Parts: sequence; structure tokens; C-alpha cells
Amino acid sequence: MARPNAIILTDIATRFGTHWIQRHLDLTIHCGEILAIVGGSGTGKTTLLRAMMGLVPIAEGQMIILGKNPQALNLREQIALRQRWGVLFQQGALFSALTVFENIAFPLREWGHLTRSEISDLVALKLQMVGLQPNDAWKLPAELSGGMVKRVALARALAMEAEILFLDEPTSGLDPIAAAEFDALLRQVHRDIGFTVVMISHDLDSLAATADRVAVLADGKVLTVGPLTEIQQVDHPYIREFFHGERGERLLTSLRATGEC
Ligand SMILES: Nc1ncnc2c1ncn2[C@@H]1O[C@H](COP(=O)(O)OP(=O)(O)OP(=O)(O)O)[C@@H](O)[C@H]1O
Repeated sequence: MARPNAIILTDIATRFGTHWIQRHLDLTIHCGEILAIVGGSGTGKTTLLRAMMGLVPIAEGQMIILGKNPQALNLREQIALRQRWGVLFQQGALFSALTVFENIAFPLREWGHLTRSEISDLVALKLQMVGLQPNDAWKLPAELSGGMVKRVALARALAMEAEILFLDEPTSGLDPIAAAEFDALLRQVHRDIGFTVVMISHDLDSLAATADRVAVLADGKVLTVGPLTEIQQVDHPYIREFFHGERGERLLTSLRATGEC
């Protein structure tokens, strides 16, 4: 049986005023996969991610997300749909005046259907899921390391049992060890829960560690989409540049050594 799709973008366009960012873009994201979006600076990766979340209007074409066309829904149905995904922005974007506990509890309280003790239990569960200690709950974001901020942001994004997780450069600002730890955590949580992940990343190590497929944006469209080992064979200036730096060469050597390439 064919795999169900989490998101289907058909011939879509996005723009700011008269500036077209994407045109005639097609992309299908399968349920349960980790799909990474890469592309040069300004190719519209963030715009595309925001369009999927309904934060940037889709000027042309059609999107189906979790089986629904958001443009055909009324406001109440749109709000209900948006509760089915979580998002982690580049800097983690925690509320700086709120403790870790309050940050994770925030979407649960907004939802308004849970008792205080249910919220406490859920926050404790999410903290454990992302590898934080119970006493971290009472810390403020300023007291956390960069890696811990990302973990709390991940816990908050997943607080509502998200079916899709949108990540915008989740490892940016982390040192290589913290970035690798975050990638391992993402893979682990993804394996345990099985949601769909759509993430933007510039980091080849991170892509190799996490992504099932990679979509390359260029010229306002998806140039190619597939496993990393397939897309690196596509002959395009951006792909050559992306893979042929020092890290790219190192990664390809290690993929060849493990027989994946
Ligand atoms: N709110 C906005 N208003 C007007 N133009 C915008 C807005 N947001 C983004 N743009 C423009 O859209 C284009 C794509 O931006 P976007 O941030 O989506 O690219 P990106 O591929 O994510 O870039 P980067 O890798 O540098 O983060 C850029 O030309 C940018 O200036």
C-alpha cells in the first residue's frame, strides 16, 4: 500500500509584494519521514517552511497538510489543524521570563482542556523525553546551555503530541558536540513517537545523521529530492558547492566507507 503523505505542495507560489520567492514548486512529504530542506541563502527555505505552517500565504497552487486544505477551512478548523504540529525556530525562542516548566506548559495551558496536575505530569514526561533533569524545570532560559535551550524548545514543540515537527536550523549556534547530541536526540524521539519532521539545515553532518530525504531548493523550485547519497550526484552548481567543501568531502568519504555511497 502507498505510504500516506503528511504534506503535498502542488504547483505552489509564494511572494512578498511583487517579489516572487517560489513558483511552480512541487513537494510531497511522507508521513513519518524526516525531510530536510537545503538551498543557498535567500532561496526561500524559511518562507517555504512558514508557508506550510500557514504563516506566509500561498499565492498560487495548493497545499494539502494532514489531509486538509487549510484554505478551505474556517478559522476554528484552521486553529484545530495548527494544534497538530509543533515548531522549533532557530534560536529556540523560549520566553525568557518564564521557567523551563512554564515554557513547556505554555501550549498545554493555551489548549485549556487539562488540569494542573495533568499539565505537571506531561511537563515532567516531556522533560524526561528530551534528557533533562526534573530540577531543570525551575531554571530560567538564561541559566541553560545552548543545547539545553534547544532541548526545552523541542519539549515545548512536542508538548501537544505534534504529528508534524517543523525545525528551522535546529543545530545553529551549537558547537559540534552539542549539535551531534541534538541530532541523536531528534532521531531517538522520532523513532519513539514516529511523527513527521520537516527541517531546514545547512549542516551536512546533521543532514547525514538525521534526514531520510533531502529537498534542494534552487531557482524558486525543488531542484531535486531524495536520500543524501542520491542528491549529491545531481549535477548543479549549488550541489557541487555544497558537497565539495572540506566537510562535504569528509562526509562523502565516510558514507563511502560505510557502503552507503
Ligand atoms: N517578511 C518578509 N518581507 C519581505 N521579504 C521577505 C520577508 N521574509 C523573507 N523575505 C525575502 O524572501 C527571500 C527568501 O528569504 P528566506 O528567509 O525564506 O530565505 P532562506 O533560504 O531561508 O535564507 P537563509 O538561508 O539566509 O536563512 C529573501 O529575498 C528575503 O529577503
